[in-house]
Amino acid sequence: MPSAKLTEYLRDQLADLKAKGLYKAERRIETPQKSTITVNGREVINFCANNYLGLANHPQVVEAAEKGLKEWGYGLSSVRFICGTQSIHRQCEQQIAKFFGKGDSILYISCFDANGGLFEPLLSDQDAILSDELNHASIIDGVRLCKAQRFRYKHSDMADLKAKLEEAKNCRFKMIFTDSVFSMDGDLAKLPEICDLADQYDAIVAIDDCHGTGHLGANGRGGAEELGVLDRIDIITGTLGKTLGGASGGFTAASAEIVDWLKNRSRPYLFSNSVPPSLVAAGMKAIELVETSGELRTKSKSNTKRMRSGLEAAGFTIKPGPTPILPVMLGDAAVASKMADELLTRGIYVIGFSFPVVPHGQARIRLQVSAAHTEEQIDAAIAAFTEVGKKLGVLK
Ligand SMILES: CC(C)(COP(=O)(O)OP(=O)(O)OC[C@H]1O[C@@H](n2cnc3c(N)ncnc32)[C@H](O)[C@@H]1OP(=O)(O)O)[C@@H](O)C(=O)NCCC(=O)NCCS
Ligand SMILES: Cc1ncc(COP(=O)(O)O)c(C=O)c1O
Ligand SMILES: CC(=O)[C@H](N)C(=O)O
Repeated sequence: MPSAKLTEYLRDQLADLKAKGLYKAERRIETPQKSTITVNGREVINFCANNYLGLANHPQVVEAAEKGLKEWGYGLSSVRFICGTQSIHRQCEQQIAKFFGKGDSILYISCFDANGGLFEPLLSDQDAILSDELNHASIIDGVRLCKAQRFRYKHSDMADLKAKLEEAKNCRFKMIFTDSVFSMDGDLAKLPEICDLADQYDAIVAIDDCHGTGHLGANGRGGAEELGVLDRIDIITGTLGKTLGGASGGFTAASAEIVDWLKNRSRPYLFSNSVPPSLVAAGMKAIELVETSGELRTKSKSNTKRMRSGLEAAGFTIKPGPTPILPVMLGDAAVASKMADELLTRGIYVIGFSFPVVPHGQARIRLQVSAAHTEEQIDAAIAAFTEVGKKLGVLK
């Protein structure tokens, strides 16, 4: 069989991943997603979902999905431009546009697709993309599909961005693209400084707000609102798969002309099925909920503060940042994975992250604090981390 050689090769590669502690084994959850879940028949506290406000499986979101399913059906069997656009798709796009104060928005099956389909339609080899080195994989892949000149600037290093803008100054269009919240580090992009540089060099500013939308900003409008620059951002990509209900669906919000062009040229939109109406209906309800979720945002902040100060007092190194993403730095992939396993036996569900999700040698456990966690659950996590940290020699 011709495939035998490939199978043999992959067997070796997989064994190598396992030997290096880089193999990603999937645990199975036996309940719906929430702050406590059942794994291996045991209830554990969940600290690794992007469920920042606890809206995944919120009764009103589930009800909206059921209603959407009944009213609009299960699926369209079509891409949007053939016969896959229902009124509900346009209503949702207009709601997202209004939420961010942009001209229009376009829905995708995922934000991975929104990012994958953003660059190539808008930019050509006469243009430049300036991309933070720690941008998400979907941004990197989108950039790789585009013929524009690439300038990768050092993470949040404004002097380097300025130098790269100087190099790119003769390009027709220059687009600075950054995660608003860096998902593995929990820090915010320096958006006010980025916008100032963009003004100076006549560049477009585009952000991926997947880890900001819903829980950051006074009204949940994300990382840009948190930093007071929402009106200075030209393009926002985001997801319905994290704070906004937790299922799936992605979007790009921008001027009406950019959105119209993407609807005509963005390949993951043109050549992929429309988002199922139940997800659209649930996403719309989730946006409605976040607009009035000030208390949940306050709870998210106080829970995050409690977790960070407890772990730091115990001696853990946590990357600085104001978001509910707390990266507990461990360095070695095998230690991160062993620590996550030990924590699971103590009722704390977390995952060790290693390459290629984070750079080599920077393995970590990323804790994601939710407004749905209780103070007792946070204290239980701090106690378990301290016990396991001592056992594994991470803490003295
Ligand atoms: C960057 C990554 C692909 C590593 O690959 P690598 O082979 O070590 O890196 P390279 O420097 O060779 O870059 C690979 C390609 O990605 C491009 N690239 C890498 N980083 C980039 C960035 N920040 N922005 C734009 N393009 C980037 C390079 O230009 C190169 O493109 P090419 O194949 O067309 O030449 C990998 O680390 C990755 O996927 N990182 C993102 C992980 C992530 O998203 N983590 C968060 C998950 S929540
Ligand atoms: C920063 C960032 N961008 C994009 C994505 C992809 O979003 P989606 O799950 O909607 O494809 C993710 C993770 O899911 C992410 O963390
Ligand atoms: C691994 C991912 O890309 C994911 N979006 C996450 O941040 O959880």
